[in-house]
Amino acid sequence: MARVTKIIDGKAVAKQVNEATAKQVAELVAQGVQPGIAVIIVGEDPASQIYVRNKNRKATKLGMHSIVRQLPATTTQEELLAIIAEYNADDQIHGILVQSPLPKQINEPLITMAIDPQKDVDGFHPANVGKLVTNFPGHYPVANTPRGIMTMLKAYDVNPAGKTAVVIGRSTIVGKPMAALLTNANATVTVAHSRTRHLKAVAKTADILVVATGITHLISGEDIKPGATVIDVGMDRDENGKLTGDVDFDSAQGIAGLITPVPGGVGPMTIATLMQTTVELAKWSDRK
Ligand SMILES: Nc1nc2c(c(=O)[nH]1)N[C@@H](CN(C=O)c1ccc(C(=O)N[C@@H](CCC(=O)O)C(=O)O)cc1)CN2
Repeated sequence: MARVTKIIDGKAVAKQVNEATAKQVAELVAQGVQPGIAVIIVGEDPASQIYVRNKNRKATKLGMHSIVRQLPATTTQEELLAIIAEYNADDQIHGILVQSPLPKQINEPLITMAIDPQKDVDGFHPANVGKLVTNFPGHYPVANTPRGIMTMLKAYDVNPAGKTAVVIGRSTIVGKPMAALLTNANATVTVAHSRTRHLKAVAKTADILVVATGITHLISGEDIKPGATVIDVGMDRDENGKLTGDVDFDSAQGIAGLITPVPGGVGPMTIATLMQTTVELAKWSDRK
């Protein structure tokens, strides 16, 4: 009998996360603390403009203080550093995010390093990445896309413990923190990338397969282990300009056990988790 592939509804899980966040915001506001987020965007990249607008709308809707700082594409490293210093010192701001990608004249790692680790709502600062990788006890922010994926796995009763996980992609935003989170959750994790030999055979060993490469339909049904959970982080455009993923969703049907769609899978979770992290930073802040 053919397997029925269940679709992971990222929008529905994001809605639950947002409802919980709204309650926490209300509680904090009643205590005199309004969680605040500052999003800095450099340049006019159309996709980034949409993501930043959506972050601002969501933060405002959930009752947070939200600032968007739009800067010209010609902004210098020094100008951007000065703006980050401003928000580092602003007690109304608990989370600072610099939208990626940045123009070429900006040194992205230096910008990440300039954000106060306690306000690093993206979880990209080496101090926070180090804590994640060492599974350090206590509170610290973790990159929102992989953290959102862990929330989705839990919502669908997928426990990584003892499972074989393959993460394709080794970016700071997704691949590396994803591998750390899965390792911390006791999965056996392989990180594959563009130089991995026999990539598709490696993918087929996965009980949990996370694909974050930006290569349209890199993975198809024949590369998926029957019954596997497939998480598609891709946000690609097909030949007709339609949004699609790194996984060929149609050919995965009847093979994967669970799969995230694009759109409506990982994407909505990224923003919901960002809001969740902002509230946590406000709670943990010693400068309430
Ligand atoms: N500083 C950061 N920059 C970037 C991050 C990040 O986490 N921190 N992630 C991505 C972009 N991103 C958020 O910033 C993001 C991308 C996509 C979505 C989303 O909801 N996608 C929808 C589809 C949207 C569409 O139709 O185009 C979906 O998948 O359903 C949210 C956030 C890079 N930069």
